[in-house]
Amino acid sequence: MTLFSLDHLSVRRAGKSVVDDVTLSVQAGECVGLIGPNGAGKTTLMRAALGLLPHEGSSNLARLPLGERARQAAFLPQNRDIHWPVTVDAVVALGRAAQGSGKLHAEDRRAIDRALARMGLADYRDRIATALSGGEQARVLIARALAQETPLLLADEPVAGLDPEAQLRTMQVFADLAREGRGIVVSIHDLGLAARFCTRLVVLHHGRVVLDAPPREVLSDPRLSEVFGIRGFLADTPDGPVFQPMAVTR
Ligand SMILES: Nc1ncnc2c1ncn2[C@@H]1O[C@H](COP(=O)(O)OP(=O)(O)OP(=O)(O)O)[C@@H](O)[C@H]1O
Repeated sequence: MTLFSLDHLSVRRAGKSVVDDVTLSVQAGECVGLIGPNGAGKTTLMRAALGLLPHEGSSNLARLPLGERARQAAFLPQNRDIHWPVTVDAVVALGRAAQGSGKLHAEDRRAIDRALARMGLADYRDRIATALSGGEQARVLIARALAQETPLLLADEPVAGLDPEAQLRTMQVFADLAREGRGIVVSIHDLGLAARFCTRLVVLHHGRVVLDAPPREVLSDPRLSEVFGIRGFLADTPDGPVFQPMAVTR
C-alpha cells in the first residue's frame, strides 16, 4: 500500500530551485532514509510534502484536509526545542490532540504509554520537559510523534544530538514500526545508521534524487563519493551492513 507519493515535486526558495522535480513513493513496511549533504533539500522536501511550503507538482499528503493529514502522517521537525514547562507525559499527550476531540480516552492513554515505553521514557513521564537535557527533550518529541500512531512518520534528523544508545534505540523503533506495516521517511546524516536500519536510501543532491535503492547498493555506488565528497568503508557484519566515512575526496 502506498502511504506517501510525490509527483514531480519542485520547490523554489528566494528564486532558487531547492527541490527539483522529485517523484518518489513510500510503501507500507518501508523505512526510507533520506540522505544528502547539507543544503541538499531534505527538510524542504519534507515540509513541502506536508503542505507546509508552496510547491509545484503534487504530494498525496499536501492534498489532504488538515485533520486527515494529521491522522495520516506524523512529522518530527528538525527544531526540537520544548518551550513549555509541563510534564513529559503532557508533551507526549499532545501527539494525541490531532487524533480526537482533545479529551484523552483510554486508547489515547495506551498510545501515550506505548510511545513512552518505545523511547525508554516511562520513568521520565512526571519530569518537567524543559528541565531535561537536549537529548532527552529530543527523545520526548520523538515519543510525541510516535503517540500519533499514524500510518506514516516523517522524521527530520531525529538522531542528531542523541547519545549512541538513544540513536540505536530510535532507529530500531523506526525499523520495528516499518516491520509492523507503517511507513517511515527519516532524514539522516549518519550513513552507518542509515545502512543498518533503513530498507531503502534516497540520495538528494542539489534538490534532485540521484540514487534510490537498498542501502548496500547506494553506499557502494561510485556516485556517492561525488555527492558527499567522501570515500567510505562498507562491510557486512552479523548485525547488518556497516558504513564508515573514511576520507574526504575533494
Ligand atoms: N527560507 C529560505 N529562503 C531561502 N533559501 C532557503 C530557505 N530555506 C532553505 N533554503 C535553502 O534551500 C536549500 C535546502 O535547504 P534544506 O534545509 O532543505 O536542506 P537540508 O538538506 O535539509 O540541509 P541540512 O542537512 O543542512 O539540514 C539550502 O540551500 C538552503 O540555503
